[in-house]
Parts: sequence; C-alpha cells; structure tokens
Amino acid sequence: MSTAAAAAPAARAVGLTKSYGTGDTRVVALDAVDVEIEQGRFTAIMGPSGSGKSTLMHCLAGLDNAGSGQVWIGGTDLTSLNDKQLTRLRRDQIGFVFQSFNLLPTLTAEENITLPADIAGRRIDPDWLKQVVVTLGLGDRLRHRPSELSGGQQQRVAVARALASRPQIIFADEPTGNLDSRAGAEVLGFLRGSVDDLGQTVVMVTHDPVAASYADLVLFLADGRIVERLADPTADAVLARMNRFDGTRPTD
Ligand SMILES: Nc1ncnc2c1ncn2[C@@H]1O[C@H](COP(=O)(O)OP(=O)(O)OP(=O)(O)O)[C@@H](O)[C@H]1O
Repeated sequence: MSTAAAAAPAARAVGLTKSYGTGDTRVVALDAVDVEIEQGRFTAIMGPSGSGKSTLMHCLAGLDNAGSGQVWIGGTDLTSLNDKQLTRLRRDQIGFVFQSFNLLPTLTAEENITLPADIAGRRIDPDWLKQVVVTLGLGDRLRHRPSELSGGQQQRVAVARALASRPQIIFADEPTGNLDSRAGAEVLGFLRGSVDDLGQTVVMVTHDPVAASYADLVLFLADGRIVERLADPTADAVLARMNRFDGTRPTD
C-alpha cells in the first residue's frame, strides 16, 4: 500500500447537506458537514436529540442519500454509485452493529457471524475469523443460539458478524443502548479491541458519555453541524460538553 493510500480516510464527507420536508416544515438535518474518519481509529458521534447524528451516520454508510455534497467510503464517491453498486459496497466494505442485535434466532452464533458472507457467496478467511472470535471472547459460545446467550454476548456476536468480512469501516448505532452497564462495558471493550488489536475503523453513535470515552475522538453535533472535536475523551469531559448544550444553542 502506498503512503498516500495508507493515509486516506476510511470515510469522508464534504459539504454534506441533508434536509427533510419543504417550505415551513423543512428541517435541515445536516448543514454543510465536512468530516474525515481516520483509518484504524474509534470515533464517537454525540449531540443532543435531533442534532443529526443518525442522519450523518446513515449518509456516511450509504443507507441514506446525501441531499448535496459528497461522501466517500475509502476512495469511492458514494454519490457516483447507482443503487446496485451502493448495495454491493455496503455489503463488501461496511459492517453494521445496531442497538437491537438483529441476529437470526434459528441460527447458531457461528452461523449468524458467517451469514452475510454465506449469502454473498464469499469465503471468510478462517484465520481472521478465529482471531475475531478470540478477540470477542466467543470461542465457547459458537454453537449457542441467540436465546441461549446474554444480551452482551448477542451483541458481541453482532460485532463479530460486522468484523467477519474485514470491512473498511464499522458503523455502530447505539450498540450498548439495550445492555446493562456491565455488558455494555464489555462490548465497548471488545469494540476498542477490534480497533487496537485488529486495526479496524469504528464509528459509533451514542448518547452515553461513558461509551464515548472508549473512543479516540468524539465529534459533537448540534443543529446539523459539527461544533466540536474532543480527542482522547474522558467521560467527565464528554459530559461537561454535553451539559453545555442544555438550554442553550451553541454559537460556534
Ligand atoms: N425521515 C425524516 N423525515 C423528516 N425529518 C427527519 C427524518 N429523519 C430525521 N429527521 C429530522 O432531522 C433532524 C435530525 O434527525 P436525526 O435522527 O439525525 O437526529 P439524532 O441526533 O440522531 O437524534 P436522536 O438522538 O434523537 O436519535 C431532526 O430534526 C429530525 O426530526
């Protein structure tokens, strides 16, 4: 890989604008957002309710169209792709983890992990799969069905499923929203491990300052704009920043 390629961001948006509705009911969900998601880093997206977090994540992940502006995943400009190409890119280059684990109840943990690759007719590198399973502490759970696993274990299976195809980037939408704090901490530790030990790139939307403190960088959104970036965040620093949103609209 050339130096330039190694330094290329995993995802990037330039002038990303997205609005819903028209006339009096028009809402600008994203207002000319410029952002780069660095490779091999864990980025959290935070901000008050309605600030545009989900819209940003959906546009970056090719789940929603940018109204205007451009979005890249690696070197690919999403706005240049048709629906079929976009579907393929999502399948091959993006991993998703949702708040509700979205596992198939009739399949074992291992079958859930390999399902997307099986459907795509792609082979998962067995050494990589083994590493993912070990990193996520799932070695002795692979034959269990979701109903035989705790919430935290189910979410770890979902993280392993996202990692299995070695995607360019993983998007996690409130991944600990349905977990108690102990299970949440475990899942966050494994997401952190997937960045540190496996070199993955993770972007996570969260409302929880403790969850955000696992990230390398927190992007704060307000009114559809990125208003602050906080590197090496502590939960206290994130909470202090979030509290500044209460009752006042940020001016920056
Ligand atoms: N499909 C839609 N139709 C109309 N308005 C929408 C739609 N999706 C989002 N919006 C509006 O766009 C703005 C940003 O919404 P978004 O869901 O991205 O915010 P969020 O920060 O993720 O909020 P939350 O923390 O409550 O999930 C909000 O004002 C929301 O009401």
